[in-house]
Amino acid sequence: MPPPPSTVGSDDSLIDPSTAATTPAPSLTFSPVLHPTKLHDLDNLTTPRIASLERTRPAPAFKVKNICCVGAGYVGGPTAAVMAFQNPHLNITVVDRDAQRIAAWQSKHLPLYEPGLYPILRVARDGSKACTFCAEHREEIALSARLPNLFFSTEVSRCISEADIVLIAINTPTKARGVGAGRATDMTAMEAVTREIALHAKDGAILVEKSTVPCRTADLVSETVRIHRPHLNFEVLSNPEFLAAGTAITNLLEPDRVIIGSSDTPNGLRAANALADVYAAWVPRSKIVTTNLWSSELSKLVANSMLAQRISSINSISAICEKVGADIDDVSKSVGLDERIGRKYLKAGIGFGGSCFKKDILSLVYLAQSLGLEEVADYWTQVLDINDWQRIRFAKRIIKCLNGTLSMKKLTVLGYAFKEDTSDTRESPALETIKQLLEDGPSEIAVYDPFCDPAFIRDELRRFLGPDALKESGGPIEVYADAYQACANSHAIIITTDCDKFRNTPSSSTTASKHKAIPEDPRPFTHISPTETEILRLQTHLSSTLGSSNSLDRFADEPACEAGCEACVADLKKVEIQGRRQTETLDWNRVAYHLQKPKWVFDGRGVLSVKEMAALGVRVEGIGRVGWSGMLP
Ligand SMILES: NC(=O)C1=CN([C@@H]2O[C@H](COP(=O)(O)OP(=O)(O)OC[C@H]3O[C@@H](n4cnc5c(N)ncnc54)[C@H](O)[C@@H]3O)[C@@H](O)[C@H]2O)C=CC1
Ligand SMILES: O=C(O)[C@H]1O[C@H](OP(=O)(O)OP(=O)(O)OC[C@H]2O[C@@H](n3ccc(=O)[nH]c3=O)[C@H](O)[C@@H]2O)[C@H](O)[C@@H](O)[C@@H]1O
Repeated sequence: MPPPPSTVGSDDSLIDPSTAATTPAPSLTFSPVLHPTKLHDLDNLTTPRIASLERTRPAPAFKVKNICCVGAGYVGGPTAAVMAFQNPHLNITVVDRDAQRIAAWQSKHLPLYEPGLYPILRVARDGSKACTFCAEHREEIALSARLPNLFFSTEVSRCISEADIVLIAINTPTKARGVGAGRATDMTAMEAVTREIALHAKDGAILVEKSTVPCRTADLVSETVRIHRPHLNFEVLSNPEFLAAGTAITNLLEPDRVIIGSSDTPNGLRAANALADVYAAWVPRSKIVTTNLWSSELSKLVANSMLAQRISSINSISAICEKVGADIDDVSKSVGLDERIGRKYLKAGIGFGGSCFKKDILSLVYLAQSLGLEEVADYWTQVLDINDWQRIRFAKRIIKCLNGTLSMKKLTVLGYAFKEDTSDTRESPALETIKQLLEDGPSEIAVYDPFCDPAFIRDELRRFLGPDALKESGGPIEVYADAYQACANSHAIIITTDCDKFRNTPSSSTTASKHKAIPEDPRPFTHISPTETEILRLQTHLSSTLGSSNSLDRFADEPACEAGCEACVADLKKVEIQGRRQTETLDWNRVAYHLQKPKWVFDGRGVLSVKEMAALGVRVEGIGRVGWSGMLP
């Protein structure tokens, strides 16, 4: 393949990279840092290639010993932990420039909450002790001890220089300024990491995009490396991540598919095989799918856009339900029972939040606009418009029910994270709802979330709404650690997350699949030596029945904290409250008793039975069904 033309010294090199367009410009020049599509690329673009690796010709093995994951965030940390857990023979180091985050990963106090992550991390990061357990009919299986093979470090360049595979899992937010602001992807972090890799990666290293990136970012990576180290041999792969917050570990352990995009050259396929081998330690080969680079990059944007599109579709129908007397849950169920449609992502609510749906749709919109495909851009923009409209419509309904004024009223927002089972608050629909309600001047907005630290919520509210937003500085917002205190004397409760704690109905089957039931005992095992996944399942099964997280007595010692560690003290408190928080559902009888009359609950996530609440004297106004507001003038 001829080397691509360099932009160094050309006019393009004068563009400030942080504000450079990150997707194709209308002139049909492609690539994030931007070169026209080259003729020799057309093969890659036009030849469809999608294959299970079972069917591709085996390429000579690529020896992988060390993996470096750049980015210790929601994707990098859990992904590296699962990879290391499933591949005890590999050393995986997660690096980040954020020293605080790395220190947290090295400690007992992880920087994020993700169900099922800790037992995996304990084995991979801390190593494990030899242990024995009963397989079947009293037959004992002995497990040998494991050495630690998951490490966390701030020495970014050193760890990159030792890696056979470098995973790039850094943040790729929407650009805030310059060309394409508000739509295009901000490639600043991606560019910085790529330069670091270009300067330090060893010859033959495989560079993997795990971050969600604009289509043709692999060109940026390849060209940056070539510019800095023209004689280096390397391959760039696209391997987008599909995990969802709150179910990350289940998604990683049992992915629907692993997509690996590579160039169609022997070296590209060889690199794809090497990465596939890492996944094959626990993912069936039939689920590991290879494509060309651009298909892989684009698939990620399309997957998120289509999931979000389903949510906007059902939310648009919820508005019709409210007018004609249909019930949105009945409609979702009836529609979703058609196997061609499927039941997931059809739960109506106050719209989607989270760090990715919006930014990835915006990135797709920008791509379409850059390609001159205005109709395509408009189509996907509508998904975002409906999402905003749904939230605004809900807030207006609250105000209408409360006689058109919030003045002198206390409102309670239950749920601050962007969804259930997570402490992730990025693009939280609750925050947007709070912003809108604030405009009507309530006396108090009480906020409670069972998964978020109140101090963290306070910090965020200060950051987004200004220093005077909180009660402590004269504002109307108060954050509570206790749900009952948050609800006491409230004029209206507003449910913003689909959290089990807030339910008086069974968990929905139309949202993302939840795996909360006690896992089945995996015994008898399929093979004489159980896999790490089977051992983990057994451990989780026994832990839920015996009540001890270390049910196989396998964990080695945790990293010790210094005496008086503030996080330990805070954690002790949290465990106490959290234990209660997660297991106990809200006693709605108790909540209702302390509400102001008329007692209102605005159920933005469809978690309450209207009938049961009516028996408690509470009016429930829910999305997608006729409520009290329908009867108001
Ligand atoms: N959060 C999620 O559930 C999912 C996210 N993604 C994608 O994965 C990517 C990462 O997302 P998150 O993990 O949520 O982001 P994050 O913000 O939690 O983590 C990114 C990390 O990268 C680090 N970083 C940035 N620049 C760096 C540099 N130059 N050197 C070293 N470290 C650097 C940051 O300090 C941060 O800790 C994004 O592209 C996102 O779209 C994909 C699937 C799921
Ligand atoms: O790229 C990403 O970051 C990830 O984005 C989403 O995952 P996530 O945003 O973590 O969470 P989801 O469970 O998809 O929920 C997103 C939002 O949609 C809302 N939602 C979800 C499902 C539904 O039926 N209705 C609904 O309103 C949730 O409440 C939440 O606010 C995708 O599900 C992941 O596959 C993807 O990897």
